[in-house]
Amino acid sequence: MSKPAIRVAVTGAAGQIGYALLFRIASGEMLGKDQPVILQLLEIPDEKAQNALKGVMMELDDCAFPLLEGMSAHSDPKEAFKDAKIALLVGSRPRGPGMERADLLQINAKIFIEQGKALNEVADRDVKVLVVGNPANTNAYIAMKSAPDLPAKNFTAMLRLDHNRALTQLAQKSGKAVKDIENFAVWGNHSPTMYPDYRFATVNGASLKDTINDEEWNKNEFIPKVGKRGAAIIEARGLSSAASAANAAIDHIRDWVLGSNGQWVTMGIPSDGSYGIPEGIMYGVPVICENGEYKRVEGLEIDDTSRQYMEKTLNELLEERNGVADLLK
Ligand SMILES: NC(=O)C1=CN([C@@H]2O[C@H](COP(=O)(O)OP(=O)(O)OC[C@H]3O[C@@H](n4cnc5c(N)ncnc54)[C@H](O)[C@@H]3O)[C@@H](O)[C@H]2O)C=CC1
Ligand SMILES: O=C([O-])CC(=O)C(=O)O
Repeated sequence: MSKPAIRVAVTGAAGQIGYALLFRIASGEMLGKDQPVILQLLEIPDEKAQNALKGVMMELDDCAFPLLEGMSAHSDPKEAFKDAKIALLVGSRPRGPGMERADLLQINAKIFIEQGKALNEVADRDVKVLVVGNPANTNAYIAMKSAPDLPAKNFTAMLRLDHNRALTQLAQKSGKAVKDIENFAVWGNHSPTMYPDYRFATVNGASLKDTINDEEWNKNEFIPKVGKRGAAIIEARGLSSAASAANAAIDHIRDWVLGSNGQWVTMGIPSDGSYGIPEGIMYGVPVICENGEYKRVEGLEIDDTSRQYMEKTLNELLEERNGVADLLK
């Protein structure tokens, strides 16, 4: 007998990440090849966006995905999020010319307050929420704060793209395979201040740090390169990362739902106060996923240099939180 379908809500569904994401969800790459899905797609109430969304849905129809049991288009988050068990919040306002980060925060805060409230009202009580739209950590924090009846742990921000970007850099530098690298994570904000940390990583059981043995490279090449990778893609492509972002979203939810097989992965999750990160701040940390839950990797030693990196990215998150505090009162 086939499993009951899971309702998956996706916002910004007609955007470029949406276009790289929906087909993979419908083909079973996110929730499993035996798991039927119903897609509930949200776009802004604008004729062009709604028409584009219709076109994407026509293409989804044309794939005849056996696992796609239904789909619907919406402009009201309360309809799109109804009974959703998974919510991928991708849609947000990108930064325009001359726009300051603070302006972007304010505009997106309004979107994520409304969407948090809608999730609070109509989503499944166990909904797993992943915020992709930037600034992802603070948007996730805002949505979480706007949904007081849902468990805070259900809200997460995407740092998996940073994690995956870093893994490839590490594999290339060490001459090893991506699949053999374990116990790596990225700390903090999805922004250039993030701290990719391979002090604990192993490759085929040996220390990756010892294998690479190049602290100058770590400090002057690796950390800045991972932090600025999004900008480098924009520079090269003229558009921001879409396929790799969609891939990271699939990885994030798949591991959360189906487990990470004992492996560390990075998720932005509300802090419980460990590692000196104030409670509630949405901060990238290493987690292991099992039985549909993520568990923070505890007890890692933080040396002075790492502490400095972790404080820097934390301070940025605190500033972002302060920038939207008035709107959350
Ligand atoms: N966390 C991460 O690692 C990454 C995050 N991003 C972010 O993801 C977001 C989406 O990127 P793209 O798909 O490339 O952008 P896009 O501009 O191609 O698509 C965004 C879509 O969201 C829609 N949208 C805007 N406000 C909405 C709302 N309130 N409700 C529903 N839909 C809404 C727009 O109409 C548009 O179709 C951006 O904020 C981008 O910065 C991108 C790459 C990586
Ligand atoms: O940098 C951007 O605007 C898009 C993004 O978040 C990334 O590629 O990491």
